[in-house]
Formats: sequence, C-alpha cells, structure tokens
Amino acid sequence: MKKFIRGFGFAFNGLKYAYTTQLNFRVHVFAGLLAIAMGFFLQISAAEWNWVTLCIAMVLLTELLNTGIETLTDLVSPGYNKLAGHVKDVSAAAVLVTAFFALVTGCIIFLPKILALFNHAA
Ligand SMILES: Nc1ncnc2c1ncn2[C@@H]1O[C@H](COP(=O)(O)OP(=O)(O)OP(=O)(O)O)[C@@H](O)[C@H]1O
Repeated sequence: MKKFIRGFGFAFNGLKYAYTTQLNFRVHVFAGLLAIAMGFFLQISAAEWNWVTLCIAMVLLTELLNTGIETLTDLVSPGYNKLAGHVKDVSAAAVLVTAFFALVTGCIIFLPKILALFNHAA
C-alpha cells in the first residue's frame, strides 16, 4: 500500500516537473481549464463533455510523453546529433496532432453554441 501511495508521489513529481519547465504544458493546462469553463457556461451535453475531457487528457498526455522523451534525449545525447533532433521533432509532432484534433473538436462543439448566443443577443 505504501509503495502504491509512493507511486502517486513520483507521478505528481513528474507533473510538477512538466508544469514548471515546459511553457507549452502550462499553455495547454490553461486551454483545458478554459474549455472546462466554457463547457459549464455553454451547458454542453454529457456526450460533448466526453469529447472535451478526452481532448484535454490526450493533449496533456502527449505533452507529458514529449517532455519525458525530450529529457531522455538530452540525457543520452547532450551534444548535437541528427537522430536526437528527429526524436525530438517526432515527439513534438505527436503533441501537434493531438492539439489540432482538440482544436477541431472544440470548434465543432463550441462554435455553433457561441454563434447561437450572439444571434440570440442580436
Ligand atoms: N541534441 C540535439 N541534436 C540535434 N537537434 C536537436 C537537439 N536538441 C534539439 N534539437 C532540435 O531543436 C529542436 C528544439 O529542441 P528543444 O530541446 O529546444 O525542444 P523544445 O521543444 O524547445 O524543448 P524545451 O521546452 O525543453 O526548450 C528539436 O525539435 C530538434 O529539432
């Protein structure tokens, strides 16, 4: 049981490391919080919450993996190495793919509701 709780501590340390060292991670955390606030404000459905939370989790998950891969790359290849560059580029591309998916999903869910709100106000 003690080992299980200790594992949470290590995972929390990983979150703290990513949050404090990676600007992109902080930006994505903020974007996720914004999406949650908009979800409450625009009263999205349960199915829409599922998509929104999936997007947030996927973006943060890829950010965390990207941070881990970047850190490991710096550890094993501190100097310039073409392959190390490819590793970092591919890892960053994974974040880009999920962030783009989240952006498209956000537009599909939120845009019609925001437009309806403006039309209603006009
Ligand atoms: N050791 C290396 N060898 C070759 N190219 C590298 C190396 N390290 C970084 N690069 C290139 O520079 C780019 C940026 O690397 P960097 O480590 O600064 O990533 P970052 O996303 O800016 O990370 P951080 O948030 O830690 O600054 C990489 O995507 C890669 O193309």
